[in-house]
Amino acid sequence: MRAAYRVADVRSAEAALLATVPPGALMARAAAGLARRCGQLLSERGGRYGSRAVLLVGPGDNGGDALFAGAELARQGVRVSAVAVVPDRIHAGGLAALRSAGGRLADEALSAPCDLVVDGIVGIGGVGPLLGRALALVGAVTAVPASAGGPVVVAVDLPSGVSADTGDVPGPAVRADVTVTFGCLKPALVVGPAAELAGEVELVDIGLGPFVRAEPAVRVADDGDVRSWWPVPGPQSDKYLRGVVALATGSVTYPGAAVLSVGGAAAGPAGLIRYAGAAREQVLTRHPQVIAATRVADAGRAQAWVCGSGLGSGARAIADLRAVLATPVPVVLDADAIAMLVDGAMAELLRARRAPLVLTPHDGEFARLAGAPPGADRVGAALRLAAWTNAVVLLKGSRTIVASPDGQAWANATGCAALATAGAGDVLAGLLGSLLAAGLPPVRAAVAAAYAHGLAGRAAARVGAVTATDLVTALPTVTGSLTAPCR
Ligand SMILES: NC(=O)C1=CN([C@@H]2O[C@H](COP(=O)(O)OP(=O)(O)OC[C@H]3O[C@@H](n4cnc5c(N)ncnc54)[C@H](O)[C@@H]3O)[C@@H](O)[C@H]2O)[C@@H](O)CC1
Repeated sequence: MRAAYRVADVRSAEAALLATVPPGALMARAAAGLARRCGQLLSERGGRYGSRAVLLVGPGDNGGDALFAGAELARQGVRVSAVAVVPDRIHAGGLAALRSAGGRLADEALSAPCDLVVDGIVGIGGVGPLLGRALALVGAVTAVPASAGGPVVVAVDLPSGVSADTGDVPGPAVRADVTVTFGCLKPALVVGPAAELAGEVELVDIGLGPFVRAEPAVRVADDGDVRSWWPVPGPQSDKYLRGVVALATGSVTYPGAAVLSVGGAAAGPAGLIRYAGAAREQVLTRHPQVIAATRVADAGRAQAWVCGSGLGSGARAIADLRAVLATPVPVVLDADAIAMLVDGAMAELLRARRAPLVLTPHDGEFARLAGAPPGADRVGAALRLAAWTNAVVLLKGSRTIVASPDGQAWANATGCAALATAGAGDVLAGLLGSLLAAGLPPVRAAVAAAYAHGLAGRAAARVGAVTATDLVTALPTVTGSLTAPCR
């Protein structure tokens, strides 16, 4: 598990650490890590000696990091020039170090071709959209991407122009190929549109770890976490002990949603799948192992329910949703089931529920339920909805967020653009239901489902254009690999 911390918590930890080390030691550690990575990138692009680097140097310590790293690169034979965002406010020690190593202060950014741009405009001290010369410099950096022969762009701590705590990008911002961050991750490196601008993130250890006392703002699961959580059948398992998942999904209008959600469930760990709905025939044709009924009341017992994908909102859908909510087992509400919560008619049933509830909205469904779109702070918005509904909220997006009523937030790192395809959410809901039925607690089930679903998207995208059916095809290999013993 990786953890990202809010700026205020990073600052407190840094203050505590600073009291234990000589002045300048932290910046020296940060700059050494930054110079190491920049040097590697230059070596990969043809060598350090004689290559050209431009430092964009803001008025704070972020600029100081860039200058000290630039000094180290200059000592290795790189021709380094620095451009100050505010010429009369530049880190004096950093500038002296750069000059004594042979680097120079320049007036113009990128007046000649260069191999490396180091973005030290702002780091965790950035507030709001970039202003003044900082804004003009960002335009110059983003003109030619590294993939098109432009310089490789390395952001110091964070890409300039992003909101560190929320991952929002309120205006023009640097698009980095690599971000070298110090001490710990910040939310902007793992959530929201900012995470897409960070490129590859390298975390440099500056000794901060033991001084971070706060709870993480956002957690990110890795392969090891998901493997360790994924339910694995034992020698005593039978189909019931492995868990029974039931789905009330699809309709006469949208039978495909039923087929896809059952496909998602079939890739999960549950031992038996029940289906209740109007797409019974279609489900049985594609998934003959399913025990199918037409109504929830006739479906039989389950350890978890999935309700809503393609269900519609007529009288039959309302009755089925009521029946699902009345069960004493964990429930996933997706798509139309979320829409049916909006008018408050289900409020009584929701209040009476004791078993876990997981909501899986996309932004539109979130807006209808919460009264406003998630906005700039997606983690905060998901946490508020989770607290208000007393449900785990899985807010879909390129970095899907899972938020719990007790204030825990996770961001999924495996997502990809290929998942933005019709029916992908139905597959996810089915898989999530299967994990719940197998006994995984709801936060872990939601995090693990998003993780596997993202990997399936990536696997399918390697073959070609991705449909939700391709996700169903790709999932068993992914979930199989997650149940294999760790190497
Ligand atoms: N505090 C520490 O112990 C360490 C800090 N380090 C570095 O220090 C950085 C934080 O330094 P600072 O607190 O000095 O802050 P920054 O250097 O991130 O930025 C602060 C400066 O940027 C300007 N600024 C803020 N928002 C702006 C905007 N929207 N447009 C234009 N200018 C803007 C402000 O006027 C201020 O002078 C970290 O991100 C990291 O790079 C590292 O050296 C490691 C140790």
